[in-house]
Amino acid sequence: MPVLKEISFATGNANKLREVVAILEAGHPLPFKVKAANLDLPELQGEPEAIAMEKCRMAAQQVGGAVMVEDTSLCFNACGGLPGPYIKWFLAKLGHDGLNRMLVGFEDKSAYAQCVFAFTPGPGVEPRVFVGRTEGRVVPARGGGTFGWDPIFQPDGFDTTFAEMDKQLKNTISHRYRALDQLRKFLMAMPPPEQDA
Ligand SMILES: O=c1nc[nH]c2c1ncn2[C@H]1C[C@H](O)[C@@H](COP(=O)(O)OP(=O)(O)OP(=O)(O)O)O1
Ligand SMILES: [Mg+2]
Repeated sequence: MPVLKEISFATGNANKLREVVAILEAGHPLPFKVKAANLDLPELQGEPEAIAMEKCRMAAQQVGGAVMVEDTSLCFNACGGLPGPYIKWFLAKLGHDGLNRMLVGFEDKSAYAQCVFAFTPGPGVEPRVFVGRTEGRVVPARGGGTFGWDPIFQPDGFDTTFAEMDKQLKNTISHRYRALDQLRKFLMAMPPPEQDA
């Protein structure tokens, strides 16, 4: 089996890619070269870990090599974790204001952002998953609306939303950073790539 040299990060979301690159460049590199693969992967349903694994299998088939993918959820505690992995559609249909209105009938505005990375060294190999979470709460939108639900998520311990926060700071406390950190630890334990002759 060829030794792993490169991993494709398969996503259709430019903001995710930007954050992953920034996290890796901020001194948290993966032990392998990461290459972007802009794939339009289907929005699967089910439990977040299962979604990430299936997404990873499909991406590996398309890329024909080692891939990592991630799937992001925003989970409202008052709603039993929903919208969860369906946040993409809830955000598209309801917007920031509608997401806040979902919680009007509940005292509890707490929520968590969850990112599940899945990695496989190639098609046919069972993906491994790595979960990162950041706890916080849903607030009326504040800050530039550059990335998804960032303006309505305020992480615990901060008085700014993700959108108001310095990007570098978000990348040290985010669900994405925490999941990627788990993946890094796993990859670090894999054999290093062979030197080119
Ligand atoms: O840190 C984040 N801050 C704010 N919003 C975010 C974040 N991370 C994902 N999001 C949004 C994008 C999408 O509306 C939904 C996740 O859906 P999700 O399927 O994982 O993303 P996607 O379809 O845009 O890209 P991909 O091609 O990697 O599946 O939450
Ligand atoms: Mg998606």
